[in-house]
Amino acid sequence: MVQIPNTPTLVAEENVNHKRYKAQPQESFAIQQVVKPVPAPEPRFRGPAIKDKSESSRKDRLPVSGEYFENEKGDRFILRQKLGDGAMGHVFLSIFGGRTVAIKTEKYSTGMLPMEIKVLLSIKRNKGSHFCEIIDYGTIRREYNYMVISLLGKDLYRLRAEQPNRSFSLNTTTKIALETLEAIEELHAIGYLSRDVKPSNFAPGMREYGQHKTIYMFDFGLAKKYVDREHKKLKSRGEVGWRGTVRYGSLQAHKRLDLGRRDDIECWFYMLIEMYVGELPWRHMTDRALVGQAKLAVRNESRQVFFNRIPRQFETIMGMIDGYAFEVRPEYKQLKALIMEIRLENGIPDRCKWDWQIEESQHSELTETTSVMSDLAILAEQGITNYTDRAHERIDPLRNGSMSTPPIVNTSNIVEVTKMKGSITRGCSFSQKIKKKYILDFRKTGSASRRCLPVYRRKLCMLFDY
Ligand SMILES: Nc1ncnc2c1ncn2[C@@H]1O[C@H](COP(=O)(O)OP(=O)(O)OP(=O)(O)O)[C@@H](O)[C@H]1O
Repeated sequence: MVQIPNTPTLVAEENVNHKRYKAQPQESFAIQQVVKPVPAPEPRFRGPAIKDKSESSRKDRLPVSGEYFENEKGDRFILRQKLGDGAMGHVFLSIFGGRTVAIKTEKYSTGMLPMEIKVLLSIKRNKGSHFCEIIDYGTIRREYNYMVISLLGKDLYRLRAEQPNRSFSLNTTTKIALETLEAIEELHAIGYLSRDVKPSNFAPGMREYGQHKTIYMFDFGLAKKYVDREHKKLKSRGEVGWRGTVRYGSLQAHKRLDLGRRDDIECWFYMLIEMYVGELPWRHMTDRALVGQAKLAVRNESRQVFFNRIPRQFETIMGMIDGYAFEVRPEYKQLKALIMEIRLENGIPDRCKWDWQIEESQHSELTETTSVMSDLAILAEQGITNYTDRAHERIDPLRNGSMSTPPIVNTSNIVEVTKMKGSITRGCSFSQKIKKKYILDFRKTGSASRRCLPVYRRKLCMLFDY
C-alpha cells in the first residue's frame, strides 16, 4: 500500500521527538508459520490494563503481517496486510465471522489502546452511530495489546490527497462537515473529548456493509473525560502541555492550556478549510510557535485573504468558536444550520455522491484491468505466451476426445473479466461465474495451461478478495 505522509499526533510534550515505528524488513504479506504451538492466551483486560512495565518491557513488541493470535474463546485472528501505521502501533486487515475487520495493535507497555477501548465500549453502550463497532480486545502474551474493530475505508487525509487538486468539492466538504460534527457531538455527549480531531482520524464506512454514506471517527488515544462521575464538568487545569496535532491544534493548545469541547470544534474548523481549499496557510511550517502565530494572523492581518475563497459562513463559524469559553457547550445545532445554509445557497442537492465515489468507479475499472494484466504477465513469465500454441495438439478431456477450440487470452478477455467483476459485486458467486467460464476454459487449452491454472486461479481469487 502506498503510504501517504501523514500529520502525526504529538502525544505529549515529552513525546515531541517520537519517531514513527518503521516496518521491519522481514515483514511479509504471506501468511507465515508462526508461534507454535499457540500458548494459552493472557487474561483479557477490561478497561485500562495495569501493567508491570519492568516485566513487560522484556517481551514488548508489535506484531507483523502474517502472524496470528487466538483470543480466550479460541477465535483465531490472522493479521493480514497492514492498513496503516500510527505513532504507537499498526492497524491490520483481518477476517472474523465471515466479515473483514481491522485490528489495531500496540506494544503492551505503550498504554494508549486501553483508553481507546474504554471510549469505544462506552460508545457501544450509548449506541453511537459514527464509530467503529468494537468486536474483541485483549492482550497477547504481554507482548502487545489489540482491539478488533469494524473495517473502514481510506481515511479523509488519504482521500483528499488522492483528489486532483488535493481538495474536495463544496458538496463533499459540507457533507463531511455535517457527519464529522455529528461524530464529535456524540463523543462529547458521552463525556469525552477527542483532543485529536484531524482528517486522518475520520473515514467513510465500507460500501459492502452499506456504511459508505457515514463518516466514522476513530483513534481515541488522546481522548479524555471532561466530566466527573456525577457528570459535572471538570474545571480547566490551566497549563498542562501540548496535546494533539500541530496543524489542526487550537489556539488554546498552542498556549499549552487544558482543552475543552470548543477546542475539538476549532480543530474541526481547520480540517474543513483544508479540505475545501486544499491547504492551510501554515501547511509548510513545522515550528509549533510559528503555526500558532499563523493561526492568530488569519484572525487579524490575513483574515481577508484567508476567507476570500470560502463561503462566508465559515467566518461566522470561526467567530462562534473564538467566543466560546472553556466550559461552554458548543452550539452544534447552529453550526450544522450554517453548514446547511452553505449547501442551500449553492444549490447542492441532498443526494449527492462523495468526490471519491466518482473517482472510485473510474479507478476500480483501471485496477481490475491492471490486475488481470499482471495475471497474464505471470503466465507469460512461465513461458506461456500464446495459449493456443500447443493446445491444438491436445485431446480435450472435457469433450470426450474431440479437439477443443482453445480460448485466446487477450485484451477482450480482460474486458470480460472486468465486466464480470461488476456482476459479481452485484451478487453472483465467484465460483459460478469465474470458475465455470475461465478456469474451465483454461483447462481446455491443454497441459501447458493446466500447469499454470493454480497461479491463475489464485490471482483471480485475489481479484475478488478485499
Ligand atoms: N477501522 C479501521 N479501518 C481501516 N483502517 C483503519 C482503521 N483504523 C485505523 N485505520 C488506519 O490505520 C491508520 C492508523 O490508525 P490510528 O490513527 O488509529 O493509529 P494511531 O497510532 O493512533 O495514529 P496517529 O499517529 O495518527 O494518532 C489510520 O490513519 C487508518 O489509515
